[in-house]
Amino acid sequence: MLRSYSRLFQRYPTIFTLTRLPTARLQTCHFSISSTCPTEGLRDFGLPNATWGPNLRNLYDKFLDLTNTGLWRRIPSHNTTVNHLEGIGKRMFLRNIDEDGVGFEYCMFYNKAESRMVCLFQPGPYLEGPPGYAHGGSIATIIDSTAGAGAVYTCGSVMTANLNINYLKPIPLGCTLLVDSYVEKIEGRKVYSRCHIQSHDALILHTEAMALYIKLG
Ligand SMILES: CCCCCCCCCCCCCCCC(=O)SCCNC(=O)CCNC(=O)[C@H](O)C(C)(C)COP(=O)(O)OP(=O)(O)OC[C@H]1O[C@@H](n2cnc3c(N)ncnc32)[C@H](O)[C@@H]1OP(=O)(O)O
Repeated sequence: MLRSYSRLFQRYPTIFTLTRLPTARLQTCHFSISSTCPTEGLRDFGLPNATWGPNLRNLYDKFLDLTNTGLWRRIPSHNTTVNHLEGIGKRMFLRNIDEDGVGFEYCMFYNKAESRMVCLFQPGPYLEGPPGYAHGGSIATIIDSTAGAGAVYTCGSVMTANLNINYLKPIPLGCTLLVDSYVEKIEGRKVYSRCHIQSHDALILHTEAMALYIKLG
């Protein structure tokens, strides 16, 4: 075990560096929107695939229609960022399983006027926590990623400082969910976002959350 950590350390020394990174070092494409990010040629995972159920497909079509109003835009989703294109095999956490449909199956849409990011999410079988239901950590991940992306699209580079979640009703694997977030207020560098997860038909409120992001730079 020790030997494998040592090999990992040689390969990825920064993972094991516990000292605090200077803020400037964090201002990378990971958490910012930049037209200089070379995403050409990368697969867009936010597009429908054969594992999408009818409810996810219907919600997707509904939001895609909304993009025609000019108020909403679809957010492309890749499994890597510009910083990850250096050939050492890093992956975006939510896109780290090659098989479609078994992990985080999702796409996002952003409404600038409302500082609102929604994520259409179908949790796959590899996200299991309690038998048949999504693990709470996977729910936290999709919340942070949705509200975090909303904060980034609204304010630029941010990092998550605090995330509070109320898990109200368990989330069955394979269902379709609407993860809905918006930036509630901005105070200096502090960006407060709210997020909730509801069933695709809005009948069940599964989760409520509040997140604090800190603007970098
Ligand atoms: C084509 C390319 C695509 C691009 C793609 C775009 C999409 C991209 C989507 C990304 C979506 C990412 C979603 C995942 C996002 C993570 O997973 S981030 C990873 C998890 N978070 C971390 O690791 C953060 C660790 N913490 C830190 O690095 C530092 O504590 C922070 C958060 C940067 C803040 O440090 P700092 O800059 O030194 O700020 P500091 O002066 O301490 O605090 C600033 C203010 O915030 C307050 N504050 C700080 N922390 C806290 C706290 N925990 N609670 C309350 N108040 C706090 C302070 O009191 C202070 O308040 P004021 O005095 O101004 O009133």
